Amino acid sequence: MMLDVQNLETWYGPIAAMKGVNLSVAEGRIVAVLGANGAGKTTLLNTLAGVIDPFKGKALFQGAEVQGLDADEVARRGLVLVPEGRHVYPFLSVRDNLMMGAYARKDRDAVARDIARVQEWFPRLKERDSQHAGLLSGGEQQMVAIARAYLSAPKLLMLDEPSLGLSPMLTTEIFGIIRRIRDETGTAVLVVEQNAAVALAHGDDGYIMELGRIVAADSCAALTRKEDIREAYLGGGGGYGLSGTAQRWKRRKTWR
Ligand SMILES: Nc1ncnc2c1ncn2[C@@H]1O[C@H](COP(=O)(O)OP(=O)(O)OP(=O)(O)O)[C@@H](O)[C@H]1O
Repeated sequence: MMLDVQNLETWYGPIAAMKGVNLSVAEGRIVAVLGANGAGKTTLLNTLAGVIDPFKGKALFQGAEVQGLDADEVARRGLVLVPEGRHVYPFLSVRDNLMMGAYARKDRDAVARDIARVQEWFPRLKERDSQHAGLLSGGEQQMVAIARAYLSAPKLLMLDEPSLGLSPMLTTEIFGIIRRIRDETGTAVLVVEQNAAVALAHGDDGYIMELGRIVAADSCAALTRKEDIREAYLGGGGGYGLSGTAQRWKRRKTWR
């Protein structure tokens, strides 16, 4: 297993935001974690990325424990987070934003190759290469954030709500590119999403998180077939558009 999370638990003061989480990501897989607002998805990624220290439990990345390490060290080992909300350096050009991702790398030839790669995945970023990133649209800024993370040479890319605030078309485009990154480079992906339809459609394996706990785990295809999951997260008929939030009142504690 590339990432093996065992009984991970994170508290904010007196509040346990994540309890007894077990989860794994195999080489080259796209793993989706779904759940409504406040389920603990961001807490999970921030804990894995070294932004928050867990109270207990383990996170083994390529066989070594990474829980509690500094965020810099975790990223250096190849576990790289694209945080929620698109964080670009608004007054730097698109190119300089990308180069910020690669600042710690010594393999300059490979960096040049990776710049060419991300420009192929995101042609819009190539067109806007010399523009200030702050002038880009929300979707384009999300692309910069993902591309910058790729420039730091991740082995496992963690994405927090890439669809946030994006149109359905752009969301589909971004997920298509996430798959392409995986297909062409073998990078594994752990993606947290409220948009269950798109995440289940593009992911390989899926977890459902509620109130800080994992309540279901299966292949995305199998999760999509489960009637109660379709009802709560996919708007009944497996349709598109209804988020987990919209269906939250239907939330249940256990899943068949
Ligand atoms: N810094 C904090 N201090 C105290 N409580 C927090 C803090 N951050 C998050 N929480 C609480 O922890 C729980 C999990 O939050 P988290 O942000 O991980 O959920 P989420 O699933 O990512 O939700 P969203 O989709 O809204 O981002 C929530 O009850 C939230 O209110």
